[in-house]
Amino acid sequence: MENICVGVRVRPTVPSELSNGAYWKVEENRISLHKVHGTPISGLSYAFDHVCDGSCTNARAYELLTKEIVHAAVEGFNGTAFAYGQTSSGKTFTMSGSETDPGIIHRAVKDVFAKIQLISDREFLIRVSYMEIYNEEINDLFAVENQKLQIHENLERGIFVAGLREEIVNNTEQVLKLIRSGEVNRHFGETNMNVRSSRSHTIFRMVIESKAKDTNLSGDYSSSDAIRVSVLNLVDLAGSERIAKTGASGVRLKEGKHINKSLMVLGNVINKLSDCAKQRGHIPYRNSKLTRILQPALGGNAKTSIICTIAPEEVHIEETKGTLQFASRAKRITNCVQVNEILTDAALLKRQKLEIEELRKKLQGSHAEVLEQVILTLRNDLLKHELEREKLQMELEDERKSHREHDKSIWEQQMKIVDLCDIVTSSGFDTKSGQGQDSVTQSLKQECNDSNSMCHGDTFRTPCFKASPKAFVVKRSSYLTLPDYSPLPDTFSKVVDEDTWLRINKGHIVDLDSLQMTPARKVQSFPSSDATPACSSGNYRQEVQHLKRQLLIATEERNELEREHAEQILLNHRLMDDISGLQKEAKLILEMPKRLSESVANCKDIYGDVLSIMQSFVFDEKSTSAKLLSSTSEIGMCLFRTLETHFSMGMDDHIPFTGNNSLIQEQRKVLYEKLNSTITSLVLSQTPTAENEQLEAKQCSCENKVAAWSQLSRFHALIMILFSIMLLGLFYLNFFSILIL
Ligand SMILES: Nc1ncnc2c1ncn2[C@@H]1O[C@H](COP(=O)(O)OP(=O)(O)OP(=O)(O)O)[C@@H](O)[C@H]1O
Repeated sequence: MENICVGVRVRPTVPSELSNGAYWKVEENRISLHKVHGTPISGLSYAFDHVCDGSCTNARAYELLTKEIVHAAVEGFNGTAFAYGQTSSGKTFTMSGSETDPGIIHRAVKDVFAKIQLISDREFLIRVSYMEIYNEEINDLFAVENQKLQIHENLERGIFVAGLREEIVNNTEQVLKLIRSGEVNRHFGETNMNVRSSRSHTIFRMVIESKAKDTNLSGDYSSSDAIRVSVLNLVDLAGSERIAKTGASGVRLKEGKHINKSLMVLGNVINKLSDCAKQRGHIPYRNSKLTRILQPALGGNAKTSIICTIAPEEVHIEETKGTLQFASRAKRITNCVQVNEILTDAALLKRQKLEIEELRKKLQGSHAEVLEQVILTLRNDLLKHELEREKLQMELEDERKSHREHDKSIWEQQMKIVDLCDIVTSSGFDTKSGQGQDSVTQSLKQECNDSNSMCHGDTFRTPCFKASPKAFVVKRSSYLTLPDYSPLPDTFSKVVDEDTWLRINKGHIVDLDSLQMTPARKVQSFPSSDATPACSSGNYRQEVQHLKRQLLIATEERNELEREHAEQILLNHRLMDDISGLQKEAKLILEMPKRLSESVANCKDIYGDVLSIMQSFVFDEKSTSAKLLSSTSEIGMCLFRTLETHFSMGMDDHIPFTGNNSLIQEQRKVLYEKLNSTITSLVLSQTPTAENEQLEAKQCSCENKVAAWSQLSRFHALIMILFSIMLLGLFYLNFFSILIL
């Protein structure tokens, strides 16, 4: 952002207008109203970028207020310099100057060409135009016929006056000549205040185009490929006037109204622009042609300089105050300035190529990113599944552990039952054999002593069964019914069921089936009341029943646990399958880039083969070559389409990749078949056709005929020679015979 440059230029005082009241005092960049005695009047002191007193020349005014903008315009920045002030304050004098002291326009033109001469690495094209806004109508000062021109705006040119003549110029003299011719068409009029008062606003415009002289050989885009276009506006405004002072009437009055109105709009625009951005609101550029044309210079993309001219006379104090207030407000306006570059077609092409390249890189990068993302996701999934599997394995282990504990407790229960049965049986025999309860108790005690029981303090401790391969098995395990076994032979003291047998023998199995074939005897019921003491036998039986019930429950629990165990194993297997599937997919994904590059290489090979075939056939026959060429390019296109499809499917679908591979294989197969058929057709086209054979036969027959004719002609020649010899012989014979005669 850049502030508008605002300067004040005080016209020399007209001698007849000297006053004794107040005067404007200029000190450096400040102007203030003072009383005659030199006392400053408070509130009427203004500071600007530059303040020029009456002694200031146009040369100095140009140096201070316009030169910088002109130089910037040559470098590609838009620039506008305009003179603003009341009528007869010296605007036209500042802009156009006099013979002895040329004005800003003259100096700017001269400076532009001088500056261009110094820039050796760029070539310039300068166009000039000159227009006036008279009674709110735009007229072309270079072409009188161009009147009432319209203002247009587009993206390419910005705001412009349609139909305005633009002259291409090469030097200062040419421009000054054109300006002089334009001045002739300008509207001036005499008023009470100015004998040659401008009745219109004039805008002299220079369009400066430049381009770097060096061509860029590297092929890369650079700013040197662009064309810079800048517009320099040098504006001489008509002065605001008070009708009472100017004494305008008729045409002058009308002109004065238009002038004042457009200057008022300019003042409004400046006021709005000088407000802070929040309060600014709508800027009424379109309310006058002047503000519309100067729009870029006012808060837009241009370096702007406003030269406010003032008449120092006391009679014009109010107008001067108004001008200075206008200048103060304009001082607050900021413009956004930048070099105007237009790209040529070549530069545009280069820039677009670079952009495409960048986009392509980004796209490839994104593809790789997508692939990486997929792989990462799959790896995460895999990890998650493995963690889950480990968790399940741990749970399974716990289950197994509890299962083993249950098994153990069941086994203990079984042991207890067996032990009890044993004791009961023993007690029955003991009763029969005359031993009483004491013997049973003793036997139990003995068992307890022998046992390595885990149930401490329990009367019925689990007996410790040691592995005894000689033990007698009488019944397969069945806990639901009463043991059905043969009476024990005297030689065996222990009876166990099959399961207990297996456990105590650590899995060693004798031929149980053969043992089962031991002839069973009828079950002998044990006399309970008479043979055995009622109390002890009854208790034992109750205990046995109780234990059996417990055993039943434990068995059910065990079955339940076994089922759960089986389910867990099944689940585990499924999980293992899932994991192995995921691992396979991950492996495939990891192999994918390699496969893709292989596919590309294969396709390139095929394309190379096709090309070599084409080259081998290219010298044979033109038509054949053309056919092959078309087939080859078709195949090539198919191959690349396949590749494209492959890539797009690979990238869009992500998974399954295996499907895409098979698709490529199929497409490749089709292409191979197509290639084979093309080659076959080409080979066939080389083999002699029936037509060719006929032609060859005809050729042979012709050749035979020619040979026959040549033989015949040789025979005729021989006959002719013989005939000639005969005739000669006859002639000589006659000749000699005549001589003889
Ligand atoms: N700085 C100056 N030095 C000498 N003469 C000046 C200066 N400024 C203005 N004048 C003279 O004052 C008179 C009026 O000046 P000029 O025509 O430039 O005023 P203006 O502001 O353009 O008026 P208008 O708005 O009516 O066109 C002219 O005769 C001009 O020569």
